[in-house]
Amino acid sequence: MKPIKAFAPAKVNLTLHVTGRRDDGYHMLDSLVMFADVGDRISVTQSDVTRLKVTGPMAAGVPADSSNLVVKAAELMGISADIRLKKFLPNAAGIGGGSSDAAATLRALSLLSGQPVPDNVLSLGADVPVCLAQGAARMQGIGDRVISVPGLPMLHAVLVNPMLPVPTARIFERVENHENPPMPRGLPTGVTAAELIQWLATQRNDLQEPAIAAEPAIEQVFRILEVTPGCLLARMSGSGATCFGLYTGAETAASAAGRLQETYPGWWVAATRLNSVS
Ligand SMILES: C[C@@](CO)(OP(=O)(O)O)[C@H](O)COP(=O)(O)OP(=O)(O)OC[C@H]1O[C@@H](n2ccc(N)nc2=O)[C@H](O)[C@@H]1O
Ligand SMILES: Nc1ncnc2c1ncn2[C@@H]1O[C@H](COP(=O)(O)OP(=O)(O)O)[C@@H](O)[C@H]1O
Repeated sequence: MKPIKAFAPAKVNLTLHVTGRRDDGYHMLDSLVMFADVGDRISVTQSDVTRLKVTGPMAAGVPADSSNLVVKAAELMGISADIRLKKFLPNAAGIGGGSSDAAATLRALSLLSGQPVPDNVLSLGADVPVCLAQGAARMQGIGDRVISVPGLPMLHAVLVNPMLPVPTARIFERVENHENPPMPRGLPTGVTAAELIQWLATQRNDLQEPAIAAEPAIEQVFRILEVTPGCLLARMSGSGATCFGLYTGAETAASAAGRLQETYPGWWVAATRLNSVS
């Protein structure tokens, strides 16, 4: 039988406002999310038992057992499958690699079986609902409320990770101020890329400060990125350590990525487009 293939793009939190904390410890968020054109690749084939093979340049450190979110996604759908996962995204990096893999697996298994994607995907992780949406979206609640944001321009970005895995829970634990303002009710749609970036500069990632306190190397990445020619805004994505730079165009982004990779060969660097639709 022919395998069903799916792409699992990197998720980028252009903003990430922490607006509260629930009694169970989970944080309330307000985040504008877009997806990159770099990501992991999944393929699934029907099988009597679930098997997983993880390959690719970023496979090191990714579990290949039942703790992998792609296996959990198959379990959630009650389907056994032979799953191949090719990792191109660094893991524990704030760009939702595992969540995006899970969402891609759910989509692929739905195509394979004809079964709909289940409603309760939040049990796989707070980032899975937004990764299922895949287009530009506003994510609220603990990640369970996803509102599609049409009309955003495509953005040229560079993603940089110093190959320092950062466990998400560790960063949320360090947040001192839980009651921060959300983004404005209306987001700027129908604007140019430069106008969107200007607006983004007035917003925040409330996890950036606690992440830098936990891993000071993140500040170094951020400072290096923000002074590259053509960079209009630099910020951390998710709980880190990946930082993104937004650029004036494809050429400045590609040139910054090339220079950074040359200067820091141990870092993961990717020039990419953030797309408003999948
Ligand atoms: C911070 C974000 C922003 O998009 O991204 P990443 O940095 O993981 O990419 C997400 O909210 C992460 O989503 P995800 O990585 O799926 O989180 P989960 O596995 O559900 O939770 C990991 C841990 O993070 C904390 N957590 C997560 C989400 C949330 N709204 N509040 C929290 O406090 C909890 O301590 C939880 O045990
Ligand atoms: N398919 C997967 N890819 C990467 N990590 C995974 C996967 N499934 C489970 N994990 C586990 O999830 C943790 C968080 O990984 P990831 O989703 O890449 O990071 P983040 O939540 O920071 O975006 C990893 O440390 C790893 O142990």
